[in-house]
Amino acid sequence: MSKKPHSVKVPTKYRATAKILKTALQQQKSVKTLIFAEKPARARSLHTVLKKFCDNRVAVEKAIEETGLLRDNPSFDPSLAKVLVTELVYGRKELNGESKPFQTPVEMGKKNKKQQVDVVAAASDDSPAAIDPPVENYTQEEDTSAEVFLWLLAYSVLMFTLPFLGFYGVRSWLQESFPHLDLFTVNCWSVLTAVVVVNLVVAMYVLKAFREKPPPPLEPVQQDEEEELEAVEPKKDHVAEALRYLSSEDWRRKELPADASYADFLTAIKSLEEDEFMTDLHVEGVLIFPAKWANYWVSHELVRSKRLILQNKATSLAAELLAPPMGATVLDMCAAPGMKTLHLCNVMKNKGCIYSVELDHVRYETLCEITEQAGCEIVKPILGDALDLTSERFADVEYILVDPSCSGSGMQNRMTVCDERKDDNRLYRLQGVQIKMLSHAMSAFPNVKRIAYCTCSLWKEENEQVVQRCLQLNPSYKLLSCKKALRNKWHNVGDKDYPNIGKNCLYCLPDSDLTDGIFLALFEKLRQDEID
Ligand SMILES: C[S@@+](CC[C@H](N)C(=O)[O-])C[C@H]1O[C@@H](n2cnc3c(N)ncnc32)[C@H](O)[C@@H]1O
Repeated sequence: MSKKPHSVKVPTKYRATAKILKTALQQQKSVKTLIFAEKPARARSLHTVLKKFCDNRVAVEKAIEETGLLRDNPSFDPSLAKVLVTELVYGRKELNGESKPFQTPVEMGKKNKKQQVDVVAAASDDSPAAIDPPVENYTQEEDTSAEVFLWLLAYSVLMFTLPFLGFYGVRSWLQESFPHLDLFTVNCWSVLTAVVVVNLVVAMYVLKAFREKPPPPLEPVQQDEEEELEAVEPKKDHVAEALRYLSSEDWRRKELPADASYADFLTAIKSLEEDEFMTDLHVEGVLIFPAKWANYWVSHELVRSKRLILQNKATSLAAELLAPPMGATVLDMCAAPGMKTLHLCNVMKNKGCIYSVELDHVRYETLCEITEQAGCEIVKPILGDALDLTSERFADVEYILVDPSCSGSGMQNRMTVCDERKDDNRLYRLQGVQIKMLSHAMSAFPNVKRIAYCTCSLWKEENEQVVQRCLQLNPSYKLLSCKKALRNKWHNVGDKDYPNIGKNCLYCLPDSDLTDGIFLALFEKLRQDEID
């Protein structure tokens, strides 16, 4: 026997979300604090709907009231109703299931479809707390009809003017080409041709414009979220905006005294409470969260929409050390997927030019997508081999980032780090390519000022040895001290067995720096008097 619809249970996810909402509303507790008490995997799914409810609370409650959802179904749990209506209007926009609580708002929604949209729109106007988008985001019907009207207007204007012009054009052409035709025939042909051709052209343009028009955003965009945590906008106050957003989500900022050492900073990170975050000691705009929230941020809407960029702190040090000023011309020789390009763009406040080169076709597509989504206007992606770039085409390059393919032995997500079995043959091959790449950067472009070289490897073969060889091959460059560039607030440098090299290079080590394992070296072109 099949189950009666009302005996089918609502999925756990919605029941758990409704329970949190109920507690938050009854006990006046912060939704976020309650979510923190949940396991991270569950917290993520709870957060999405609850966040949408918090953002659109007035509209959701008004929709429930005006559709009579609770009045007509007195046994309906009000918190569950809020959660389900939020999902239906602002979330997945569907509730697939046979349980009664699912069916009820869906049926109500069908009955009141137009009304529901109006209610949402009206509510977003008068709520000072809600940071809803303009009404147009929801009222797609109005939006479309206004556009149709404008297009028709343009169409009518064109239909009156173009045939006249077309008529005279075609008539003079006919008269010149077929002088034996009488005036009546010429006029008839001219009218017909002009009207048909103009009709066709205008209709094609109108169709094309409609086809190309992107669908309006379905998700509300909050004002507070428009800046990224790691913003690529040239605005000065992007970090302040991000901090305001985090505060609205009940995150607490842990601050350090101005004279805090690097050791103090690391100790503070290790003792971060679960709802605390910190600003980074070295890189402006980088915010640090407890590792347990990694999965939470990965699926966060701000991260998915690239308004907030998630990256390991070590990754952002390369652009920070290279430090191209606003307006500079930069070459990122091995760019995909584009994380360092994004940070370069951030350092340059989206002003200047970044040539981002990638050899692999698929990875190049990712690079284009990521940089476009993040709003990096100054990036010029190039599909090709960086070793083929010539001084003629790239004479204007002043700063270069070289982040070539490497063994990846420093990546945290590997089960082993340096006790990974060493594959000498592979390292030898990689070293050859790395030396070629860095040497090309040092020799092919006449106006280069600084070059940053980095790998996510902890093997000397890919690091100190590459630096040593390239300095021998290119004596017009010197190494700068990475540690000094970080105001000496750093611990791990390169191997001292490489004189004048090790101490100037920098390692980020997972155990002591709490980052991925990364190697960095910074080169500067010698001035003429230094060469002499
Ligand atoms: C370590 S990854 C770069 C990561 C990137 N910088 C980032 O931060 O997202 C190295 C990249 O260099 C690309 N690559 C390797 N050889 C190349 C070449 N000769 N020219 C251009 N790109 C190359 C690889 O396909 C790979 O995507």
